[in-house]
Amino acid sequence: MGRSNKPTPLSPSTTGPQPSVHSEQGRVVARLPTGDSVEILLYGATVISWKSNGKENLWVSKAAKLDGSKPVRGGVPIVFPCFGPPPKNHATSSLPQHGFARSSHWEYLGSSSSESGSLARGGDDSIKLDFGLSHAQLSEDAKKQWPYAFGLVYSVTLGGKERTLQTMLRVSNQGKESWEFQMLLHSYFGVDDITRCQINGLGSSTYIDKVLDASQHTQSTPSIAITGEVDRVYTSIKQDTTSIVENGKPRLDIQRDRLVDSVVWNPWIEKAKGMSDFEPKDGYKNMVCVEVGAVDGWQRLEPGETWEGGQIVRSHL
Ligand SMILES: O=P(O)(O)OC[C@H]1O[C@@H](O)[C@H](O)[C@@H](O)[C@@H]1O
Repeated sequence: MGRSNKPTPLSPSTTGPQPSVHSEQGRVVARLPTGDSVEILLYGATVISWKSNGKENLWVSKAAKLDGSKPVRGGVPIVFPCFGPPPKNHATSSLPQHGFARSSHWEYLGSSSSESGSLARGGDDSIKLDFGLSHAQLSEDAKKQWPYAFGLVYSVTLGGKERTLQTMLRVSNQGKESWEFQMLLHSYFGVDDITRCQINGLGSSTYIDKVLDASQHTQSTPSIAITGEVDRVYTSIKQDTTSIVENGKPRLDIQRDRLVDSVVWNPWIEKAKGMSDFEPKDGYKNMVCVEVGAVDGWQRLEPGETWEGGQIVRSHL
């Protein structure tokens, strides 16, 4: 006997063109009726393109490896379960810099789209893509280096009305012992000219300056100009949004969701020269990394516990 309260299948909206999703050759591409799009590589679940209004918001090196042989130099690589070189005498100490998430093959779990109707009628079409990674999917090396039962679900939502990209990471402990992790969404944002940009929203925060022997400082000015190599880890930030402003106009607003740390990174001339996958060599002029995360100390998860954090980025392109 059929259930009388059986849910009816979601019917496609009759208001016009619908968001589309296309998945092939290790990539998933989603497109909204506005033309805005997002492209994710299953390798690392790395967002490698996010277009608003026909223009690219992210920076990807021309020499980036997209064949799974190396983490992608650009886009939004996921840093997990350790940030930077792991400390000695920690459970992550055998892992490579920034952990294994950015160099693992993730599974595409599917998509869901909003039901709020077309943009023309005031709705906000959006499409969410989910990706998963668990211990069983890791390489044999990574399994040995970090032998914990974990589950990651990474949700990438492309929003039409506000021209947003939301990227959220859910971490769960599926094992019988507790473990610790750090995470960071290592976004490389594209700009026309870094010398005309300011980074706002970090005023009064304390940061570790990796360029100055990891010394601690307080951000005394409300805006940061990038005029040389920058590698700073801002912690316990009070403002929830960091903005990239170019030529005095807002370009991107990066809103943290349940995260209070952010790294600001630009390798500038010498460091860019030293990276074989960084091209063109003067590409540092066209990018800045603003990376939201939980990297100050460690997040501990007990068996059965789940943690979530991420960002909503709004493009003004
Ligand atoms: O070259 P990788 O491993 O992708 O790291 C790039 C940069 O990532 C940043 O998050 C770090 O703060 C930098 O110190 C590091 O150089």
